[in-house]
Amino acid sequence: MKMDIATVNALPYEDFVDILGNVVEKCPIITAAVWSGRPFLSLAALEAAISEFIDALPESGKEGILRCHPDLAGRDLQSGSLTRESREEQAGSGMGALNSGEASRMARLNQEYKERFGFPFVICARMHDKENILRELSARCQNERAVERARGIEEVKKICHLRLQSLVLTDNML
Ligand SMILES: NC(=O)N[C@H]1NC(=O)NC1=O
Repeated sequence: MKMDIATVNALPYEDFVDILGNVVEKCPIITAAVWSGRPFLSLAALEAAISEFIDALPESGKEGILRCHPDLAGRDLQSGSLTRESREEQAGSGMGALNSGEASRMARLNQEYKERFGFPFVICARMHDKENILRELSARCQNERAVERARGIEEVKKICHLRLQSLVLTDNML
């Protein structure tokens, strides 16, 4: 059941982090930090607080967020150790159903990307299908590091937007 923003605002930090701690993949510290900004007037205000926290990090912190993301169709998917959110997102975009050619292309390009940039390729899987993801991965391997750091963070925010929407009603209050 989705909560309204008043319910979110009333949560003690333990529950706030339990429920919303993975809106940025494996980065509950972000959720825990923005709890201080309650009460949020709307879901959009909560999302903005998360976004501002991320933007205020040094570049190393932004890269750290990217490094907390599992590869698409990578070893965590193979071993069944993805977070629930990531598993659903990857399944929805066909990452669990690649043919052998697509799987080896994905593995090779993910590796190339990581070697070039030192962080993984991140894209909002819910907004793409597998052909699209492979095309983007291949194209983005050609970018500069700073461009990719910023692109990856944009994608983190899109993923966060959709995860928040699945947990919190969008109505305003107060
Ligand atoms: N690497 C990467 O993009 N991972 C992710 N993307 C997404 O939508 N969910 C993820 O876990």
